[in-house]
Amino acid sequence: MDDLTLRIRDLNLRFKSLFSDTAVLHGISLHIRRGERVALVGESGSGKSVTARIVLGTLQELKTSRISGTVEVMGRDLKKMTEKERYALRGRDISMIFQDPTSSLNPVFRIAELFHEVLKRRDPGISAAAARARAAQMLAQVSIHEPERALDSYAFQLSGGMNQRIMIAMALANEPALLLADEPGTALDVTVQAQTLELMREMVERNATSVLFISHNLGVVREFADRVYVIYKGRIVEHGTTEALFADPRHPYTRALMAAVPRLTGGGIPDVPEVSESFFDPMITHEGLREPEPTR
Ligand SMILES: Nc1ncnc2c1ncn2[C@@H]1O[C@H](COP(=O)(O)OP(=O)(O)OP(=O)(O)O)[C@@H](O)[C@H]1O
Repeated sequence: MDDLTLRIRDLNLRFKSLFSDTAVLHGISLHIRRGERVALVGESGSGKSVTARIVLGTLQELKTSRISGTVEVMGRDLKKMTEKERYALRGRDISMIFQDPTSSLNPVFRIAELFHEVLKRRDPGISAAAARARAAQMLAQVSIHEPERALDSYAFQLSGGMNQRIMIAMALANEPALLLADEPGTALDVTVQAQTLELMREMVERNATSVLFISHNLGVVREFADRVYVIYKGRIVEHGTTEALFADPRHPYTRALMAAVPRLTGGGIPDVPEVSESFFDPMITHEGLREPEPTR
């Protein structure tokens, strides 16, 4: 099972404060092999982003979070790592792309300086000049034709589409094993979003990067992912290859989600109807796709 980039087993999450105790994830299990693009799809509030934040190792630092279960990144159990070790993993072996590129890029620094900080995560001694050269090379790969001009700019001086390309280039600059992509481009118009996804696909294929792709939009997922996990109220309700899932969606929630695929002409995301709690068990797994057994 060495080719597993990510394995999550029986992940549970609660947020507990003096006044409330809310269960958010209920026994999530999923895996991603090297070079696989795997989607976690579900509506707003289903628990996609918190799952990504646990993999990124940031939710562990929150005082109100209670996490149980196992998350292994390239065979390393996050729970057994120190906060410092998890920090080191982030930006070097795992990176993340967010929905809104412009607000995610720090406005106080020029793009070249942001790249320098990112590249230091893998090579702490890298000079500004070497970082700039690597950044220019990455920007050329995402089809930015005047990389030098972009490097001297601040994010707010550039378009949303341009910033999205920069964010992809930055997220992949250290050749991470795992990329977490949280609805990349949803803040942009649909044409730019489609270009962004195509670009991201080319980039991850080049280095056999594993991707956890988070989305509420099954239409986008169909274009991008090899496999899909459908999440509903913190539970995985169906799992299959993209092909199998689209050919034969079995869970009522998956069907409802398919019926609600946003139209390309805009008009927002239609509501997904509630499905009965009795549909939760058992999870539907399409043939031959059991979660891998623990090796130890
Ligand atoms: N820090 C927090 N404290 C308390 N509850 C939280 C916290 N962060 C998230 N939640 C709750 O956890 C649930 C899952 O949230 P999450 O952001 O993962 O949903 P999501 O599926 O990613 O939705 P979206 O598509 O809107 O981002 C929500 O009910 C949310 O309110």
